[in-house]
Amino acid sequence: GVHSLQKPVRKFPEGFKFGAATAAYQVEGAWNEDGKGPSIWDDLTHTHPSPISDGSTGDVAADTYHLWKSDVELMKQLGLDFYRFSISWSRILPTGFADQINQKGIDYYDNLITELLKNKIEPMVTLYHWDLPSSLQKLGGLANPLIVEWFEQYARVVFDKFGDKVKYWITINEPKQICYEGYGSTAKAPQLNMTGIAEYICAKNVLLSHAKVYHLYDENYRYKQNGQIGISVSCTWYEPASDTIEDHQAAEDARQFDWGQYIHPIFSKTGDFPLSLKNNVRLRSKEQGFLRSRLPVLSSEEIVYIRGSSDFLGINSYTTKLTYRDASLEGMYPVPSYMDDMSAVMVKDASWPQAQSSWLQSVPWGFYKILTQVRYLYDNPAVWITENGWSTSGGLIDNDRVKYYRTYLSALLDAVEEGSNIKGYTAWSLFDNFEWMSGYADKFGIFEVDFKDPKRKRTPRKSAHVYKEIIRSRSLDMNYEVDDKTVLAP
Ligand SMILES: O=S(=O)(O)CCCN1CCN(CCO[C@@H]2O[C@H](CO)[C@@H](O)[C@H](O)[C@H]2O)CC1
Repeated sequence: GVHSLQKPVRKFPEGFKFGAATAAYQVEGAWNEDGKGPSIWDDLTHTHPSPISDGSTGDVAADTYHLWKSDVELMKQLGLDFYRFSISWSRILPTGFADQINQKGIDYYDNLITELLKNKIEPMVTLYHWDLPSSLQKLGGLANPLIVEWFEQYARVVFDKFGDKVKYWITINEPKQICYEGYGSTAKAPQLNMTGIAEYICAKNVLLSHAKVYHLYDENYRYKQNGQIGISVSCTWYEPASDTIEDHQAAEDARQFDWGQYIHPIFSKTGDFPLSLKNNVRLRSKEQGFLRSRLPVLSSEEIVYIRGSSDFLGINSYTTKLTYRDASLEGMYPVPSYMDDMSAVMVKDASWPQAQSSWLQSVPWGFYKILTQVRYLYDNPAVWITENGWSTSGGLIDNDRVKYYRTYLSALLDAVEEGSNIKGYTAWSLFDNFEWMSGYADKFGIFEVDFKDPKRKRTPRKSAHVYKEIIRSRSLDMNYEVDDKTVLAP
Protein backbone atom coordinates (compact mmCIF):
# COMPACT_ATOMS: atom_id res chain seq x y z
CA GLY A 1 0.00 0.00 0.00
CA VAL A 2 0.99 3.67 -0.09
CA HIS A 3 2.32 4.80 3.28
CA SER A 4 1.47 8.45 2.95
CA LEU A 5 1.26 10.74 5.95
CA GLN A 6 -2.14 12.03 4.80
CA LYS A 7 -4.16 9.02 5.95
CA PRO A 8 -7.03 9.81 8.35
CA VAL A 9 -6.98 8.60 11.92
CA ARG A 10 -6.38 4.82 11.86
CA LYS A 11 -7.50 2.54 14.69
CA PHE A 12 -5.37 -0.36 15.94
CA PRO A 13 -7.10 -3.76 16.24
CA GLU A 14 -8.97 -4.58 19.44
CA GLY A 15 -6.53 -6.01 22.00
CA PHE A 16 -3.41 -4.78 20.17
CA LYS A 17 -0.68 -4.14 22.79
CA PHE A 18 1.91 -1.37 22.99
CA GLY A 19 5.23 -1.69 24.78
CA ALA A 20 8.79 -0.45 25.00
CA ALA A 21 12.05 -2.38 25.30
CA THR A 22 15.50 -2.34 26.87
CA ALA A 23 18.21 -4.97 27.44
CA ALA A 24 20.22 -5.74 30.59
CA TYR A 25 23.74 -4.81 29.53
CA GLN A 26 22.53 -1.68 27.76
CA VAL A 27 20.64 -0.11 30.71
CA GLU A 28 21.25 -1.81 34.10
CA GLY A 29 24.77 -0.77 35.08
CA ALA A 30 25.83 -2.23 38.49
CA TRP A 31 28.12 -4.45 36.40
CA ASN A 32 29.85 -5.99 39.45
CA GLU A 33 27.44 -5.06 42.25
CA ASP A 34 25.59 -7.35 44.67
CA GLY A 35 27.32 -10.51 43.48
CA LYS A 36 26.84 -10.18 39.73
CA GLY A 37 29.42 -12.16 37.72
CA PRO A 38 31.18 -10.79 34.59
CA SER A 39 29.72 -11.15 31.09
CA ILE A 40 31.46 -11.05 27.71
CA TRP A 41 30.35 -7.40 27.33
CA ASP A 42 31.98 -6.46 30.67
CA ASP A 43 35.14 -8.15 29.36
CA LEU A 44 35.00 -6.45 25.95
CA THR A 45 34.32 -2.92 27.21
CA HIS A 46 37.09 -3.27 29.83
CA THR A 47 39.78 -4.12 27.28
CA HIS A 48 42.40 -1.48 26.40
CA PRO A 49 42.42 0.25 24.03
CA SER A 50 38.64 0.34 24.10
CA PRO A 51 36.91 -1.11 21.01
CA ILE A 52 33.87 1.10 21.76
CA SER A 53 33.65 4.20 19.54
CA ASP A 54 33.37 6.64 22.47
CA GLY A 55 35.48 4.55 24.86
CA SER A 56 32.46 4.00 27.14
CA THR A 57 31.24 0.93 29.05
CA GLY A 58 27.98 -0.37 30.49
CA ASP A 59 29.39 -0.16 34.03
CA VAL A 60 26.65 2.34 35.02
CA ALA A 61 24.69 2.81 31.76
CA ALA A 62 21.17 4.12 32.55
CA ASP A 63 21.49 2.67 36.07
CA THR A 64 18.11 0.94 35.98
CA TYR A 65 19.54 -1.44 38.62
CA HIS A 66 18.99 1.42 41.12
CA LEU A 67 16.26 3.46 39.35
CA TRP A 68 13.79 0.67 38.48
CA LYS A 69 11.06 1.88 40.82
CA SER A 70 10.81 5.42 39.40
CA ASP A 71 11.26 3.98 35.91
CA VAL A 72 8.10 1.90 36.33
CA GLU A 73 6.32 5.14 37.29
CA LEU A 74 7.47 6.65 33.95
CA MET A 75 6.15 3.56 32.10
CA LYS A 76 2.82 3.94 33.90
CA GLN A 77 2.56 7.61 32.86
CA LEU A 78 3.30 6.53 29.29
CA GLY A 79 0.46 4.01 29.54
CA LEU A 80 2.53 1.01 28.40
CA ASP A 81 0.68 -2.30 28.20
CA PHE A 82 3.98 -4.19 28.57
CA TYR A 83 7.68 -3.65 29.17
CA ARG A 84 10.24 -5.83 27.41
CA PHE A 85 13.54 -6.25 29.27
CA SER A 86 16.22 -8.93 29.50
CA ILE A 87 17.67 -10.84 32.43
CA SER A 88 21.45 -10.74 32.89
CA TRP A 89 22.43 -14.43 33.06
CA SER A 90 25.56 -13.64 35.10
CA ARG A 91 23.62 -11.45 37.54
CA ILE A 92 21.61 -14.43 38.74
CA LEU A 93 24.17 -17.18 37.95
CA PRO A 94 27.57 -15.47 38.49
CA THR A 95 29.57 -18.51 37.32
CA GLY A 96 27.10 -19.23 34.51
CA PHE A 97 26.16 -22.53 36.14
CA ALA A 98 23.11 -23.16 38.31
CA ASP A 99 25.12 -24.31 41.36
CA GLN A 100 25.44 -20.71 42.60
CA ILE A 101 22.30 -18.58 42.54
CA ASN A 102 22.84 -14.91 43.45
CA GLN A 103 19.81 -14.04 45.60
CA LYS A 104 20.37 -10.27 45.27
CA GLY A 105 20.19 -10.71 41.51
CA ILE A 106 16.95 -12.67 41.85
CA ASP A 107 15.61 -9.94 44.17
CA TYR A 108 16.29 -7.20 41.61
CA TYR A 109 14.23 -8.90 38.92
CA ASP A 110 11.56 -10.00 41.37
CA ASN A 111 11.13 -6.40 42.60
CA LEU A 112 10.96 -5.07 39.03
CA ILE A 113 8.42 -7.70 37.93
CA THR A 114 6.27 -7.16 41.05
CA GLU A 115 6.32 -3.37 40.56
CA LEU A 116 5.34 -3.77 36.90
CA LEU A 117 2.39 -6.00 37.76
CA LYS A 118 1.32 -3.61 40.55
CA ASN A 119 1.09 -0.93 37.84
CA LYS A 120 -0.75 -3.24 35.41
CA ILE A 121 2.22 -3.46 33.05
CA GLU A 122 2.96 -6.95 31.66
CA PRO A 123 6.63 -7.99 31.89
CA MET A 124 7.93 -9.48 28.59
CA VAL A 125 11.25 -11.12 29.50
CA THR A 126 14.15 -11.95 27.19
CA LEU A 127 16.32 -14.71 28.62
CA TYR A 128 19.39 -13.96 26.50
CA HIS A 129 20.23 -10.56 25.01
CA TRP A 130 23.94 -11.09 24.19
CA ASP A 131 25.56 -10.86 27.66
CA LEU A 132 26.94 -14.40 28.05
CA PRO A 133 28.68 -15.18 31.38
CA SER A 134 32.44 -14.90 30.83
CA SER A 135 33.06 -18.38 32.21
CA LEU A 136 30.88 -19.98 29.53
CA GLN A 137 32.68 -18.10 26.78
CA LYS A 138 35.97 -19.49 28.11
CA LEU A 139 34.45 -22.93 27.52
CA GLY A 140 33.63 -22.02 23.89
CA GLY A 141 30.33 -20.22 24.40
CA LEU A 142 27.93 -20.75 21.47
CA ALA A 143 30.54 -22.78 19.61
CA ASN A 144 30.27 -25.48 22.29
CA PRO A 145 27.27 -27.82 21.87
CA LEU A 146 27.04 -27.97 25.69
CA ILE A 147 25.63 -24.42 25.58
CA VAL A 148 22.28 -26.15 25.03
CA GLU A 149 22.44 -27.70 28.51
CA TRP A 150 23.88 -24.58 30.16
CA PHE A 151 21.07 -22.45 28.65
CA GLU A 152 18.47 -24.99 29.80
CA GLN A 153 19.83 -24.94 33.38
CA TYR A 154 19.67 -21.13 33.42
CA ALA A 155 16.15 -21.14 31.98
CA ARG A 156 14.99 -23.64 34.60
CA VAL A 157 16.11 -21.27 37.39
CA VAL A 158 14.38 -18.32 35.69
CA PHE A 159 11.10 -20.19 35.12
CA ASP A 160 11.15 -21.48 38.73
CA LYS A 161 11.79 -18.02 40.18
CA PHE A 162 9.67 -15.77 37.93
CA GLY A 163 7.39 -18.02 35.88
CA ASP A 164 4.38 -17.59 38.13
CA LYS A 165 4.38 -13.83 37.31
CA VAL A 166 5.86 -13.61 33.78
CA LYS A 167 3.61 -14.72 30.90
CA TYR A 168 5.63 -13.59 27.88
CA TRP A 169 9.08 -15.13 27.32
CA ILE A 170 11.63 -14.61 24.56
CA THR A 171 14.44 -17.19 24.60
CA ILE A 172 17.07 -15.43 22.50
CA ASN A 173 17.34 -11.94 21.01
CA GLU A 174 18.56 -11.78 17.40
CA PRO A 175 20.48 -15.03 16.78
CA LYS A 176 21.95 -13.63 13.56
CA GLN A 177 23.55 -10.67 15.33
CA ILE A 178 24.94 -13.03 17.97
CA CYS A 179 26.41 -15.43 15.43
CA TYR A 180 27.29 -13.22 12.45
CA GLU A 181 28.54 -10.18 14.39
CA GLY A 182 29.89 -11.91 17.50
CA TYR A 183 31.35 -15.12 16.07
CA GLY A 184 31.81 -14.20 12.39
CA SER A 185 33.20 -10.69 12.80
CA THR A 186 34.39 -8.17 15.40
CA ALA A 187 31.15 -6.16 15.37
CA LYS A 188 29.95 -7.67 18.69
CA ALA A 189 31.40 -9.57 21.66
CA PRO A 190 33.20 -12.01 21.77
CA GLN A 191 34.70 -10.82 18.42
CA LEU A 192 35.80 -14.31 17.31
CA ASN A 193 36.04 -12.97 13.74
CA MET A 194 35.98 -16.44 12.10
CA THR A 195 33.54 -15.68 9.30
CA GLY A 196 32.31 -18.55 7.12
CA ILE A 197 32.98 -21.02 9.92
CA ALA A 198 32.02 -19.80 13.41
CA GLU A 199 28.67 -18.16 12.59
CA TYR A 200 27.27 -21.42 11.20
CA ILE A 201 28.42 -23.45 14.22
CA CYS A 202 26.84 -20.76 16.40
CA ALA A 203 23.61 -20.83 14.35
CA LYS A 204 23.04 -24.56 14.91
CA ASN A 205 23.77 -24.30 18.65
CA VAL A 206 21.55 -21.24 19.03
CA LEU A 207 18.62 -22.99 17.33
CA LEU A 208 19.07 -26.11 19.49
CA SER A 209 19.39 -23.97 22.66
CA HIS A 210 16.22 -22.10 21.80
CA ALA A 211 14.34 -25.34 21.06
CA LYS A 212 15.60 -26.96 24.28
CA VAL A 213 14.20 -24.14 26.41
CA TYR A 214 10.97 -24.01 24.40
CA HIS A 215 10.38 -27.73 25.07
CA LEU A 216 11.43 -27.31 28.72
CA TYR A 217 8.73 -24.66 29.13
CA ASP A 218 6.18 -26.50 27.01
CA GLU A 219 6.52 -29.77 28.94
CA ASN A 220 7.28 -28.62 32.50
CA TYR A 221 5.89 -25.12 33.06
CA ARG A 222 3.13 -24.19 30.60
CA TYR A 223 0.44 -26.30 32.28
CA LYS A 224 0.88 -24.43 35.58
CA GLN A 225 2.13 -21.01 34.42
CA ASN A 226 0.13 -20.60 31.17
CA GLY A 227 2.68 -18.33 29.44
CA GLN A 228 3.77 -17.86 25.84
CA ILE A 229 7.36 -18.38 24.68
CA GLY A 230 9.02 -17.37 21.43
CA ILE A 231 12.17 -15.99 19.84
CA SER A 232 13.09 -12.53 18.47
CA VAL A 233 14.70 -12.50 15.03
CA SER A 234 16.32 -9.47 13.41
CA CYS A 235 14.64 -8.92 10.03
CA THR A 236 16.07 -6.42 7.55
CA TRP A 237 14.18 -6.16 4.23
CA TYR A 238 16.35 -6.71 1.14
CA GLU A 239 14.89 -5.22 -2.06
CA PRO A 240 16.33 -6.03 -5.51
CA ALA A 241 18.32 -2.98 -6.67
CA SER A 242 17.05 -3.56 -10.23
CA ASP A 243 14.60 -5.86 -11.98
CA THR A 244 17.25 -8.29 -13.24
CA ILE A 245 16.99 -11.95 -12.27
CA GLU A 246 20.42 -11.65 -10.62
CA ASP A 247 19.22 -8.88 -8.30
CA HIS A 248 16.00 -10.69 -7.43
CA GLN A 249 18.01 -13.80 -6.60
CA ALA A 250 20.53 -11.76 -4.58
CA ALA A 251 17.73 -10.14 -2.54
CA GLU A 252 16.07 -13.51 -1.96
CA ASP A 253 19.38 -15.06 -0.86
CA ALA A 254 20.04 -12.10 1.46
CA ARG A 255 16.63 -12.56 3.11
CA GLN A 256 17.26 -16.28 3.60
CA PHE A 257 20.76 -15.70 4.98
CA ASP A 258 19.65 -12.87 7.27
CA TRP A 259 16.39 -14.13 8.80
CA GLY A 260 15.30 -17.25 6.87
CA GLN A 261 18.29 -18.94 8.53
CA TYR A 262 16.43 -18.79 11.87
CA ILE A 263 12.75 -18.43 10.98
CA HIS A 264 12.59 -21.29 8.42
CA PRO A 265 13.84 -24.01 10.83
CA ILE A 266 11.20 -23.02 13.42
CA PHE A 267 8.17 -21.73 11.47
CA SER A 268 8.18 -23.48 8.08
CA LYS A 269 6.30 -26.74 7.40
CA THR A 270 9.48 -28.63 6.52
CA GLY A 271 11.83 -27.04 9.06
CA ASP A 272 15.64 -27.23 8.56
CA PHE A 273 17.85 -24.43 7.25
CA PRO A 274 16.55 -22.80 4.05
CA LEU A 275 17.61 -24.50 0.81
CA SER A 276 19.51 -21.50 -0.60
CA LEU A 277 21.62 -21.30 2.56
CA LYS A 278 22.39 -25.04 2.46
CA ASN A 279 23.13 -25.06 -1.28
CA ASN A 280 25.26 -21.89 -1.37
CA VAL A 281 27.42 -22.92 1.59
CA ARG A 282 27.75 -26.54 0.46
CA LEU A 283 28.85 -25.56 -3.07
CA ARG A 284 31.31 -22.92 -1.84
CA SER A 285 32.73 -25.30 0.79
CA LYS A 286 33.31 -27.97 -1.87
CA GLU A 287 35.03 -25.47 -4.21
CA GLN A 288 37.23 -24.35 -1.32
CA GLY A 289 38.42 -27.84 -0.43
CA PHE A 290 36.46 -28.42 2.77
CA LEU A 291 35.68 -32.08 3.44
CA ARG A 292 32.01 -31.23 4.11
CA SER A 293 29.82 -28.11 4.16
CA ARG A 294 30.80 -25.37 6.61
CA LEU A 295 27.13 -25.24 7.51
CA PRO A 296 26.56 -27.98 10.11
CA VAL A 297 23.90 -30.52 9.21
CA LEU A 298 20.68 -30.68 11.23
CA SER A 299 19.77 -34.35 11.71
CA SER A 300 16.17 -35.38 11.05
CA GLU A 301 15.66 -35.56 14.83
CA GLU A 302 17.09 -32.05 15.26
CA ILE A 303 14.90 -30.76 12.42
CA VAL A 304 11.79 -32.14 14.12
CA TYR A 305 12.95 -30.89 17.54
CA ILE A 306 13.39 -27.30 16.28
CA ARG A 307 10.36 -27.18 13.97
CA GLY A 308 7.33 -25.57 15.62
CA SER A 309 9.35 -24.60 18.73
CA SER A 310 7.73 -21.19 19.24
CA ASP A 311 4.32 -19.82 20.23
CA PHE A 312 4.97 -16.57 18.37
CA LEU A 313 7.59 -14.90 16.18
CA GLY A 314 9.25 -11.79 17.61
CA ILE A 315 10.32 -9.50 14.78
CA ASN A 316 13.00 -6.85 15.37
CA SER A 317 12.92 -4.77 12.20
CA TYR A 318 14.52 -1.39 11.57
CA THR A 319 15.56 -0.90 8.00
CA THR A 320 15.92 -1.97 4.36
CA LYS A 321 18.77 -2.37 1.88
CA LEU A 322 18.83 -2.42 -1.93
CA THR A 323 20.55 -5.63 -2.98
CA TYR A 324 22.37 -6.62 -6.18
CA ARG A 325 24.71 -9.27 -7.61
CA ASP A 326 27.19 -8.49 -10.36
CA ALA A 327 30.84 -8.78 -11.39
CA SER A 328 31.84 -6.19 -8.79
CA LEU A 329 31.44 -8.96 -6.21
CA GLU A 330 34.66 -10.53 -7.49
CA GLY A 331 37.16 -10.31 -4.65
CA MET A 332 34.83 -8.14 -2.55
CA TYR A 333 34.54 -10.53 0.39
CA PRO A 334 37.09 -12.80 2.13
CA VAL A 335 37.03 -16.51 1.18
CA PRO A 336 35.55 -18.33 2.99
CA SER A 337 33.01 -15.92 4.47
CA TYR A 338 29.31 -15.62 5.21
CA MET A 339 29.07 -12.66 2.81
CA ASP A 340 30.88 -14.58 0.05
CA ASP A 341 28.49 -17.48 0.61
CA MET A 342 25.57 -15.07 0.26
CA SER A 343 27.30 -13.23 -2.62
CA ALA A 344 25.16 -10.11 -2.56
CA VAL A 345 25.91 -6.40 -2.26
CA MET A 346 23.66 -4.29 -0.01
CA VAL A 347 23.38 -0.53 -0.40
CA LYS A 348 21.10 2.20 0.86
CA ASP A 349 19.21 4.61 -1.38
CA ALA A 350 20.51 8.16 -0.91
CA SER A 351 16.92 9.43 -0.82
CA TRP A 352 16.09 7.52 2.38
CA PRO A 353 16.16 9.51 5.67
CA GLN A 354 19.35 8.65 7.59
CA ALA A 355 19.50 8.01 11.36
CA GLN A 356 22.47 8.62 13.63
CA SER A 357 23.36 4.91 13.23
CA SER A 358 25.10 4.38 9.88
CA TRP A 359 23.13 1.20 9.13
CA LEU A 360 19.72 2.75 9.82
CA GLN A 361 17.58 4.45 7.18
CA SER A 362 13.81 5.00 7.31
CA VAL A 363 12.05 2.78 4.73
CA PRO A 364 8.49 2.07 5.93
CA TRP A 365 7.48 0.13 2.80
CA GLY A 366 10.30 -2.31 3.59
CA PHE A 367 8.73 -2.95 6.99
CA TYR A 368 5.40 -3.62 5.24
CA LYS A 369 7.15 -6.07 2.89
CA ILE A 370 8.81 -8.00 5.72
CA LEU A 371 5.47 -8.39 7.54
CA THR A 372 3.70 -9.42 4.32
CA GLN A 373 6.45 -11.87 3.31
CA VAL A 374 6.41 -13.49 6.77
CA ARG A 375 2.62 -13.90 6.48
CA TYR A 376 2.98 -15.65 3.11
CA LEU A 377 6.07 -17.74 3.79
CA TYR A 378 5.21 -19.08 7.25
CA ASP A 379 1.42 -19.32 7.13
CA ASN A 380 0.67 -16.13 9.05
CA PRO A 381 2.22 -16.93 12.46
CA ALA A 382 1.37 -14.89 15.56
CA VAL A 383 3.84 -11.99 15.42
CA TRP A 384 4.98 -9.49 18.03
CA ILE A 385 7.10 -6.57 16.82
CA THR A 386 9.65 -6.83 19.63
CA GLU A 387 11.87 -3.98 18.40
CA ASN A 388 11.57 -1.02 16.04
CA GLY A 389 13.15 2.39 16.53
CA TRP A 390 15.25 5.31 15.38
CA SER A 391 18.56 6.78 16.57
CA THR A 392 19.51 10.45 16.83
CA SER A 393 22.47 12.38 18.20
CA GLY A 394 20.28 13.80 20.98
CA GLY A 395 17.77 16.60 21.71
CA LEU A 396 14.18 16.49 22.94
CA ILE A 397 12.39 17.68 19.80
CA ASP A 398 12.87 14.46 17.87
CA ASN A 399 10.60 15.12 14.88
CA ASP A 400 12.50 12.55 12.80
CA ARG A 401 11.82 9.82 15.37
CA VAL A 402 8.13 10.86 15.52
CA LYS A 403 7.89 10.58 11.74
CA TYR A 404 9.73 7.23 11.75
CA TYR A 405 7.33 5.75 14.32
CA ARG A 406 4.25 7.11 12.57
CA THR A 407 5.22 5.86 9.11
CA TYR A 408 6.31 2.43 10.43
CA LEU A 409 3.12 2.02 12.47
CA SER A 410 1.17 3.02 9.37
CA ALA A 411 2.96 0.33 7.37
CA LEU A 412 2.19 -2.14 10.18
CA LEU A 413 -1.51 -1.25 9.94
CA ASP A 414 -1.40 -1.83 6.17
CA ALA A 415 -0.10 -5.35 6.79
CA VAL A 416 -2.64 -5.97 9.58
CA GLU A 417 -5.50 -4.81 7.36
CA GLU A 418 -4.34 -7.35 4.77
CA GLY A 419 -4.43 -10.16 7.34
CA SER A 420 -1.12 -10.18 9.24
CA ASN A 421 -1.61 -11.59 12.74
CA ILE A 422 0.34 -8.95 14.68
CA LYS A 423 -0.33 -8.97 18.43
CA GLY A 424 1.65 -5.97 19.56
CA TYR A 425 4.40 -3.46 19.01
CA THR A 426 7.50 -2.60 21.03
CA ALA A 427 9.39 0.67 20.67
CA TRP A 428 13.16 0.33 20.87
CA SER A 429 14.01 1.91 23.20
CA LEU A 430 12.36 3.27 26.33
CA PHE A 431 15.65 4.93 27.36
CA ASP A 432 18.85 6.12 25.71
CA ASN A 433 21.27 3.29 26.41
CA PHE A 434 24.63 1.67 25.62
CA GLU A 435 24.37 1.06 21.88
CA TRP A 436 27.05 -1.66 21.76
CA MET A 437 30.11 -0.65 19.71
CA SER A 438 28.66 2.87 19.26
CA GLY A 439 28.53 3.43 23.03
CA TYR A 440 26.25 6.36 23.98
CA ALA A 441 26.61 8.22 20.67
CA ASP A 442 23.56 6.61 19.04
CA LYS A 443 20.49 7.56 21.07
CA PHE A 444 17.41 5.32 20.61
CA GLY A 445 15.37 6.46 23.62
CA ILE A 446 11.91 7.99 23.59
CA PHE A 447 13.21 9.15 26.99
CA GLU A 448 16.50 11.03 26.95
CA VAL A 449 18.97 9.94 29.63
CA ASP A 450 21.55 12.44 30.89
CA PHE A 451 24.71 10.29 31.16
CA LYS A 452 26.63 13.23 32.68
CA ASP A 453 24.20 13.32 35.61
CA PRO A 454 25.07 10.78 38.35
CA LYS A 455 21.30 10.47 38.82
CA ARG A 456 20.92 9.61 35.07
CA LYS A 457 17.97 12.01 34.75
CA ARG A 458 15.26 10.83 32.36
CA THR A 459 13.38 13.38 30.18
CA PRO A 460 10.54 12.46 27.80
CA ARG A 461 11.23 13.46 24.17
CA LYS A 462 8.48 14.60 21.79
CA SER A 463 8.28 10.98 20.61
CA ALA A 464 7.31 9.90 24.16
CA HIS A 465 4.43 12.40 24.14
CA VAL A 466 3.28 11.17 20.73
CA TYR A 467 3.63 7.48 21.67
CA LYS A 468 1.62 8.14 24.85
CA GLU A 469 -1.24 9.55 22.74
CA ILE A 470 -1.09 6.63 20.29
CA ILE A 471 -1.43 4.24 23.26
CA ARG A 472 -4.18 6.28 24.96
CA SER A 473 -6.28 6.64 21.77
CA ARG A 474 -5.33 3.19 20.39
CA SER A 475 -5.03 4.97 17.07
CA LEU A 476 -2.63 6.72 14.71
CA ASP A 477 -3.45 10.36 14.04
CA MET A 478 -0.82 11.83 11.74
CA ASN A 479 -2.03 15.34 12.51
CA TYR A 480 -1.87 15.09 16.31
CA GLU A 481 0.49 17.88 17.32
CA VAL A 482 2.68 18.18 20.43
CA ASP A 483 3.80 21.72 21.13
CA ASP A 484 7.60 22.00 21.44
CA LYS A 485 7.09 24.13 24.57
CA THR A 486 5.28 21.23 26.24
CA VAL A 487 8.29 19.03 25.58
CA LEU A 488 10.87 21.59 26.67
CA ALA A 489 9.00 22.74 29.79
CA PRO A 490 10.93 21.48 32.86
O1 LIG B 1 24.29 -4.64 7.42
S1 LIG B 1 23.29 -3.80 6.68
O2 LIG B 1 23.45 -2.40 7.04
O3 LIG B 1 23.35 -4.03 5.24
C1 LIG B 1 21.70 -4.27 7.18
C2 LIG B 1 21.74 -4.89 8.51
C3 LIG B 1 21.61 -3.85 9.62
N1 LIG B 1 21.55 -4.52 10.93
C4 LIG B 1 20.17 -4.59 11.38
C5 LIG B 1 20.10 -5.08 12.79
N2 LIG B 1 20.99 -4.29 13.65
C6 LIG B 1 21.00 -4.85 14.95
C7 LIG B 1 19.81 -4.40 15.70
O4 LIG B 1 20.09 -4.67 17.07
C8 LIG B 1 18.98 -4.53 17.89
O5 LIG B 1 18.61 -3.20 17.74
C9 LIG B 1 19.05 -2.20 18.66
C10 LIG B 1 19.60 -1.03 17.87
O6 LIG B 1 20.76 -1.43 17.18
C11 LIG B 1 20.04 -2.73 19.66
O7 LIG B 1 20.34 -1.74 20.62
C12 LIG B 1 19.39 -3.93 20.30
O8 LIG B 1 20.11 -4.38 21.43
C13 LIG B 1 19.34 -5.05 19.28
O9 LIG B 1 18.39 -6.01 19.68
C14 LIG B 1 22.37 -4.29 13.18
C15 LIG B 1 22.42 -3.75 11.81
